[in-house]
Amino acid sequence: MRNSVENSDNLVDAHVDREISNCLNLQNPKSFFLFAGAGSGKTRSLVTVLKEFREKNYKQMQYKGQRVAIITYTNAACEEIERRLDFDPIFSVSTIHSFIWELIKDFNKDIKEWLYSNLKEQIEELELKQKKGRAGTQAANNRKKSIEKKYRRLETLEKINKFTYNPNGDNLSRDSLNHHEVISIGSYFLSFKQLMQKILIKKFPVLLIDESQDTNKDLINAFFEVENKYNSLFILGLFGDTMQRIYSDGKVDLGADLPERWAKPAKIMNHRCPPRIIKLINKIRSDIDGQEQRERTDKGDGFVRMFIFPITTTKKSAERIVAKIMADYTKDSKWTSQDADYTSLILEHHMAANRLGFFELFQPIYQVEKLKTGLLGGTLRELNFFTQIILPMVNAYKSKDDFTITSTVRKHSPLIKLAKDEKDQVLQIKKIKETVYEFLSMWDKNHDPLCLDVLRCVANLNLFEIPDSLYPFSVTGEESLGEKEELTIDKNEALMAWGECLNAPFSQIQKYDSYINGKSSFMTHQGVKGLEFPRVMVIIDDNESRGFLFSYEKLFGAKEKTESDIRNENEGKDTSIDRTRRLFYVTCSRAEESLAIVAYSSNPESVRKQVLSEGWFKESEVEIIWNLEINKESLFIP
Ligand SMILES: Nc1ncnc2c1ncn2[C@@H]1O[C@H](COP(=O)(O)OP(=O)(O)OP(=O)(O)O)[C@@H](O)[C@H]1O
Repeated sequence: MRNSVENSDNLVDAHVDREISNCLNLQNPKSFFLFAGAGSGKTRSLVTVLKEFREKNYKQMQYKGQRVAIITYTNAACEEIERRLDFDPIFSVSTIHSFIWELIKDFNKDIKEWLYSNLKEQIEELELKQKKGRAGTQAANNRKKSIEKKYRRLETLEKINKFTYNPNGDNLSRDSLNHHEVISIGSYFLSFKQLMQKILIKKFPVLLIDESQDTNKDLINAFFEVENKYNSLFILGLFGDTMQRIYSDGKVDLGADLPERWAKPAKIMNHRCPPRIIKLINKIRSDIDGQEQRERTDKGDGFVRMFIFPITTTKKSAERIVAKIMADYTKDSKWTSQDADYTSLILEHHMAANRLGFFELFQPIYQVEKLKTGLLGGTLRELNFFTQIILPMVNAYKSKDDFTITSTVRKHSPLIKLAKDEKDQVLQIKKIKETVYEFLSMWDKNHDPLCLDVLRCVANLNLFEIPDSLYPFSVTGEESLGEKEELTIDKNEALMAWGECLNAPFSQIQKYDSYINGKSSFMTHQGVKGLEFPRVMVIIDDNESRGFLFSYEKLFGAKEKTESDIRNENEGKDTSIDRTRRLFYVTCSRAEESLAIVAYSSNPESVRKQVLSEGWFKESEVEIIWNLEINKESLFIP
């Protein structure tokens, strides 16, 4: 009997899926807003109700050539939802940037008009500031450069007939739009162009947005406007959690003034986390909206521990010690065995680069704003030259996989093409093979050449085409100086960064590749939303994070609030402490079994006092580790 009561308790939110399914009725459409805490099954509901919708409406949608649009935050989340919806083409699953680009991309004339007036407006604003501001300052110089750049863009606009855009890249060409522009243009078209509104609702009578708390506010407002106008033909469904708003352009208080006609189902259960972790995240949330989640009846208690270190601690060793303590505490060897399986959440990508050992390769490029997206998305041609051509060959060479070497050369090498035109092809192929193995011998005897040497060797042997930006480094002597000078005259920061990055050892290419393809055990606090892992180590280190948007030291009471924090607080505005608290909620709520928080602080004692007084942890769960050596000995850690 008890079991059935318990099991039925786990179904306490089942009514929500039914409520949403009722909304997804093309004859009687109703928009809805499902906001609920972490792990409450929002994404699961999204998939469940869509499967039911497909059963009922497949024929009608197919007949009219219509699709359901689902927008979510990352490419990884898109793939997961697509997979769970059986890759059915009736569903169009995309990130917000791809979705908007698909909608606007054929409206070149309108895009050009928008850019004209937007650029002119920006120039006017900057010129006004320039007049008012002091001359000769850094800000004035920057404004001057920015004005010149915008004028240049205005001039080139005339010649562009077709705009381009890559949602996953850096969009550096003249005719390309940047990420911000795509969203702004989309919001504007949807708000003011009736044709765009009609195209949207005709193509997609249902639009569902996951993680909508972080969707750009102008765009959300535009969708609200369309919904308001066409609510008898169009369903807008929002899934999200205000406590998980971690990007600054999301709409604050999303859902506060929804029309009466919207459905607003609520969920109270957390299906992901065990009771101890739910208790922690309920506490973290209590000051914000007091929403409390209930636990499933069939979960073990779960584990939470916090470890505080002085900032001077050697981090790699500290984290190894923590993993060992967690393994003992939880009796779970996956925290520390050979095939350890826990996920470390770091604040900034370079923290992963540091820990995983690809810092020299990564850091110079990460500094260049226009290369950042490509670096993190794995779309930079220069790095792909190494990751997609050289690295597979080197790995194949090490594992004596001749087939992969041959097929890579066949696919990418200009030598093959040249050989085809030669009379004695057999001889030519033999020569190519010798060249390839001469190149690969760079890795003999466990040698780890610099990327620069690899590049030069490829160029010398004419083995593969060298990406344009790397060309000046691929040649030596006078030729390279001439080329470099030409390109660096206007302080080409990208080129300088490539020069620095090429000085990294080639082994860093493999490490970088694993990280950006999600094959390492490191993820960022922000990149982890929507995901879950059995064992989670949240690493907190404001010093290494460099950003000013978040401050764990303030959240944990190790640093005083600034005047502007206090002013914002008094005015009811979002402060860095609020933002950090939400980020902390997101990271802690990813854990399915056990959670370790590792904080490096300038004031460990204050942190301990604060987290205890907040009631987040019990005394026995918080530990300050002042000296790694003592712990190393007691834990037999080398
Ligand atoms: N009704 C349910 N019964 C059993 N398991 C569930 C149920 N709903 C969700 N889950 C499981 O709980 C976990 C969290 O679900 P999901 O990712 O959909 O939550 P979410 O609300 O989108 O989370 P978050 O906002 O934290 O990203 C998943 O492993 C999911 O399979």
